[in-house]
Amino acid sequence: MITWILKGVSRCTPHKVTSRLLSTFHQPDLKAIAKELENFPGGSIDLTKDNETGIAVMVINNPDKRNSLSGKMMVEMSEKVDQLEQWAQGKGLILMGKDGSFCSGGDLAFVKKALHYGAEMAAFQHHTLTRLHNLPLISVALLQGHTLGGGAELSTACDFRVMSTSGKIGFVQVKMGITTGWGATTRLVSLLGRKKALQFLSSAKIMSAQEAHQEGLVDHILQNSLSHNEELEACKQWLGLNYCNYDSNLLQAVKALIVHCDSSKDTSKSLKYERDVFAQFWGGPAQKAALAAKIKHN
Ligand SMILES: CC[C@H](C(=O)O)C(=O)SCCNC(=O)CCNC(=O)[C@H](O)C(C)(C)COP(=O)(O)OP(=O)(O)OC[C@H]1O[C@@H](n2cnc3c(N)ncnc32)[C@H](O)[C@@H]1OP(=O)(O)O
Repeated sequence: MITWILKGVSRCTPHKVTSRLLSTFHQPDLKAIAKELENFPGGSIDLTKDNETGIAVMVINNPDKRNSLSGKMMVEMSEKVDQLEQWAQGKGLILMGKDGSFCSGGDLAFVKKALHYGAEMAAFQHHTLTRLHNLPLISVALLQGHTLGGGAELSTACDFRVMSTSGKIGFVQVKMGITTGWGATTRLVSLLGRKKALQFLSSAKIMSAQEAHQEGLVDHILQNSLSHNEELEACKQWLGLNYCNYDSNLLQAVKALIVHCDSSKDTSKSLKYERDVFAQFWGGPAQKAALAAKIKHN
């Protein structure tokens, strides 16, 4: 399938690809994009912060649609990241989905109505997820149930991934006729290297928790037969014990260390290129055919 994508690109003359690529290199007007995205309703992003433990929980809340992201939810996620950037007592963040599923990517009802809006949506998501990734706290994605497409991309914006034994994760974008739109190619190469990134992205393989852990994508598998809430508590314990177990008077020093670890690698150029490649495929014939096929990534 990845060959198809490459052929698709090579079919356009270099000039056409370059000029179209450059056309989306402009600085996006994020406020205007947010206004447009808010026209696509559904679901919510809910944030609770515990000043005692310094651990916040951000919930992707659209369970009837396997926590897929609507335009409105993309804006709410950005607003919650704003709040976390200002949270002085923050030590850690758990990103999870409602009712035992993480996230099944973009809300397909939104996707079908936003085929003209790929470059702008990608620019908005890159901005949010880069800020989430660079928060001065340790973030963990709690992967329960399905983590697919954009959902898998969200998980790579966190420092670590903790998965329930029955969870499944897959970067299924190429099966949908597109490349990654929320920055995962850049982050996977940085996280696991080019070979693993290419393997996950070109195969669109749906990995079990064991496989994802073996590949180094998942950092910890929760014990079996826990309820959804018990898995959240176990994840809080894992995060607290391993990364938030220090006195608050050390908080500023730890935050400075985290920020330095994040800034040591400038990924802005790669993200710009990723956004513009994505814009070449978004709304194209392959994506339209995949959407019409109503593919289930079980
Ligand atoms: C830039 C990111 C990129 C993009 O936005 O294009 C992507 O994220 S590409 C990937 C897009 N996501 C998908 O293609 C997922 C499609 N859904 C599935 O594969 C399955 O629903 C699955 C595996 C997530 C869950 O399967 P299961 O059998 O457990 O449940 P159902 O299929 O019955 O789903 C329950 C209910 O949820 C609706 N649903 C699931 N995923 C989405 C979604 N992404 N957008 C909108 N709605 C979704 C599904 O339609 C069912 O609703 P119902 O009203 O009962 O039909």
